[in-house]
Amino acid sequence: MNVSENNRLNQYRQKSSFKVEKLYNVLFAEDVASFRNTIYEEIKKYPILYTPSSNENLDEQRRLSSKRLQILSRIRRKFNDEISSNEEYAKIWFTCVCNTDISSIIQYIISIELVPNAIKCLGTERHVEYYTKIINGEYIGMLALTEVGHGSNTKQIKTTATYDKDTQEFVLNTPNFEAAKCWIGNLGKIGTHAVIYAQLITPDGVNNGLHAFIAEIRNPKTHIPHPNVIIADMGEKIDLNGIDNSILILDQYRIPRENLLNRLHEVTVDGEYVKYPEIKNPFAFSLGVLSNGRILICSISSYQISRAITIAIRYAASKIDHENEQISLLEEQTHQIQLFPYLALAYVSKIITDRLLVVQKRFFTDLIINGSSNMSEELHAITSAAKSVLTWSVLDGIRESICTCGEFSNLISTGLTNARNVHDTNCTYEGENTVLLQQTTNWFVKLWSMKLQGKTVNFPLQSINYLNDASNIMNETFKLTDIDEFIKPKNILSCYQWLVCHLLKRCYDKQAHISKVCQKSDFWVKNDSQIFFCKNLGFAYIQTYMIQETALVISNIRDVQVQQILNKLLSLFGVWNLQKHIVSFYEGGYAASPNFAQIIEDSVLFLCKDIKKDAVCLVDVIGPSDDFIKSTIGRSDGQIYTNFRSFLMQASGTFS
Ligand SMILES: Cc1cc2nc3c(=O)[nH]c(=O)nc-3n(C[C@H](O)[C@H](O)[C@H](O)COP(=O)(O)OP(=O)(O)OC[C@H]3O[C@@H](n4cnc5c(N)ncnc54)[C@H](O)[C@@H]3O)c2cc1C
Repeated sequence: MNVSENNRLNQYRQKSSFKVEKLYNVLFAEDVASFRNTIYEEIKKYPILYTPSSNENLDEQRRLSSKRLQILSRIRRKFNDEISSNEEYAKIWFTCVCNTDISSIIQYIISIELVPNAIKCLGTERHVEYYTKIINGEYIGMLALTEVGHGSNTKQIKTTATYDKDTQEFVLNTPNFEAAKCWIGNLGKIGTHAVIYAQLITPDGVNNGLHAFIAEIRNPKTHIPHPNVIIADMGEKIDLNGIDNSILILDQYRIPRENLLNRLHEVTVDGEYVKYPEIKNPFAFSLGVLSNGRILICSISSYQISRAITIAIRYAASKIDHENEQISLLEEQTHQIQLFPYLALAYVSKIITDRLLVVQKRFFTDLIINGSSNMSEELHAITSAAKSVLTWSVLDGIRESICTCGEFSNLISTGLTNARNVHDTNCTYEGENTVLLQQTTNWFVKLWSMKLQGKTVNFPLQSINYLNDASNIMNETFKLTDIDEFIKPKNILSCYQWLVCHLLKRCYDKQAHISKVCQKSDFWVKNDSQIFFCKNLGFAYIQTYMIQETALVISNIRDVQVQQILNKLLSLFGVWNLQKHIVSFYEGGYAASPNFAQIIEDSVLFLCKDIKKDAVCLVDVIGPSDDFIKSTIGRSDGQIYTNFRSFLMQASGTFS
């Protein structure tokens, strides 16, 4: 049977307004292009890293995932000097890793990024051996914070670490099932060393609060759990089954005193608890552990939306409209509105997460070398909001991509439905989204109070410094009538800055009202001002930051065509999200006539239509290459039916 298809993707490619290689080099670190290519070639040597699993049982999925983790560790080790010494190399390394199997990426992040990071941030020279052996892949790391009954509410954690001065050991104990460590990645089958968070109790009976310890829970040679350590596998999940998430029960399990990660405090041999006064901001060190994970989740999410949107746009461009054989589904306005705002999200999120990866590395270096960093508060606000808003938006984008692919999206081989399943948990781990967003908005409300006292708001990453000009910003009203003018990023940014100032004042006033007039406690003040107030503010703040930072990156690009297309995507990202805040603009008096709503709608439609001719080339740049796309309908040749047919022909069981 001969199935021949027109290559509609090439027809679109010929109309593109920019050169694919130029945009690719802007986005994927031209400066380190040879390193990028080396890593890609290295990954390609191991098809097991990126070949999708099919129908394996749970045990086999776990085995494959741990094998992939070993290979990733080996490659990481091979390029350790470059990755450790240079932010750009580190960034491009992680970009390449994102193309491999998602379970092993998460296992990699836990063992080789988060755990060594926690040891470096919270530990001292006495923990260097653990750090080195985990980075080298000799030990496999785990992070054990969550308990069965205590997830976001970490203050309630009940695992105890009681110091026994007779033996100079900490006795780790799980007092009841609610206190069992839970969801711990790498624990079920492979993990050897866990950073365990527990309440530290000194011999005087005082509970000194939550502290981190490094504990060997399995023999690294035999992989048999040590006595008094009970591990219970949590079983099959909706996806990510390569990760062996498990429960950990510690039954009076003893570890040496030296295993307390003691950068910020110490327990002496005699059992005295000592805080180090020279550490001015211990919070910054805890943040150092958390922010890295959040940014890596943003980075994975950015990759997930790039992949989903690539599949959906190639499918839409390749498939003919049912009413007119001459045109593709991509010509449909409904398709454009479902897909192009998420294409814009893919680009903006790539630019912003790459930037945050670099900022995070600088923050970390500041912290380790200088013992403090002036970025900590602001970076916490940015990463908490970015992780929440980005992962939620990506979830929406994957869902829209699924919808536009019709019946095909039901098949695992198209790689979309499973993209949604694997992405779902990004909204939960490394900080549950709702709770994280609250942390950002709590900080803001304090800033407004600073402003009212006439203090200057001055933060190094400049994410909110425009608050100093809030009085003028809030007096602005909408006056533009011309779309070309309106969609310029600087004008969109003005709308957002007005929005943040307005929502912040509104939140502050609302909370003051609940507190003073309704006489409610702090809990209810916070609780009763979330919906329509704090939550909207969190979204507006991070969207503003994303636009501001992306505009800055674009302004430094020399190629005019690349600059133009990126500006269009940024404008679409901006106006599309503005639409969701429209009520606030009228409610706050920024807009008075229907013109504002109208110009937003017109701009969205105008930009979608304009971006259409470039959409295929845009996904050629941002999407994974054919080696890594893992989709029968998402390949760059646009031969959706031919590829589907050959998949069927090769799949085991097709004709059984
Ligand atoms: C696949 C997977 C892997 C994981 N890996 C690890 C790991 O390796 N190590 C580890 O320690 N943990 C891990 N976790 C646990 C993860 O970090 C927690 O699930 C997360 O912190 C949320 O905790 P929870 O599930 O108890 O939910 P909860 O915190 O109980 O939240 C449940 C719901 O209540 C809401 N809620 C809670 N508190 C508030 C509040 N104050 N205000 C408003 N709403 C609130 C939340 O928004 C959410 O909707 C993993 C989880 C998953 C799913």
